[in-house]
Amino acid sequence: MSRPGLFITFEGIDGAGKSSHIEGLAEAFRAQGRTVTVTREPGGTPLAEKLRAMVLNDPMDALTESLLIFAARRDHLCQVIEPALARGDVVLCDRFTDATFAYQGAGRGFDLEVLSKLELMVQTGLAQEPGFMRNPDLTVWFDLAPEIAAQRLAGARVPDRFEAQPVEFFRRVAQGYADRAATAPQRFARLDAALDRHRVWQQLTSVFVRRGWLAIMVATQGGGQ
Ligand SMILES: Nc1ncnc2c1ncn2[C@@H]1O[C@H](COP(=O)(O)OP(=O)(O)OP(=O)(O)O)[C@@H](O)[C@H]1O
Ligand SMILES: Cc1cn([C@H]2C[C@H](O)[C@@H](COP(=O)(O)O)O2)c(=O)[nH]c1=O
Repeated sequence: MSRPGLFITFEGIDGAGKSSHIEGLAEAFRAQGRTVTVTREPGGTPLAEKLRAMVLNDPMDALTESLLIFAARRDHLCQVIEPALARGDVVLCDRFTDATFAYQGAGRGFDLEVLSKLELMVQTGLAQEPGFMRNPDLTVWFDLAPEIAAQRLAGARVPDRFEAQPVEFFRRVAQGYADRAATAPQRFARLDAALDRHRVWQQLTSVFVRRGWLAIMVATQGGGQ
């Protein structure tokens, strides 16, 4: 019997620890017989990856940034996410629209009403029922103080346009995530991302076990700090 697709997104400020766990979670789902599509935003298709390179590297204003991100999202939804969900895959997506509200909205101060209109336009007209708006089934929010994230990222890689922002920008982004989570508390699962990797992994897997999406607590991931 085929199982319905699951759309799971991962959010948090830069350096919160999302990427450290997504592949482990994909393996846990595969071990239980699921087909998994691992993807990311901005990106996930050849066109969206080109837009990602622009957004992360080229100077632009907040409207241009938002339009490019939503254009990339539309292509990603049409080419990757919707087909994968229609096949019954588990889709694990590193960031989605909550990031736009947190970074462009709260971080850059861009108009939230405009973002809501773009969200509606880009995330409808994709699936069978008219008016259906694609949203994640679950959003895992890695909540971490910006000061700790900055310490973790210090010297780790060449910063892009976002990673180069000051800590005050990330305070606003973190607040943006908190505001967004408050509007959809059933969809969001908050993790305390300040804990060591093993404890973050335990919190993460228990979210999926509680929902009945993973059958057992899966063994350890990563090797601590
Ligand atoms: N629980 C943890 N404790 C300490 N360090 C961690 C923890 N989780 C991840 N790290 C380290 O912090 C850095 C950022 O982690 P990671 O790349 O997973 O974050 P991210 O949320 O995916 O960031 P970004 O969105 O900017 O790519 C990495 O160097 C990683 O090894
Ligand atoms: C989806 C999305 C992303 N961003 C920003 C957030 C990050 O700084 C980068 C992506 O880098 P990552 O290492 O892959 O996390 O893009 C954004 O500003 N708005 C968005 O909608």
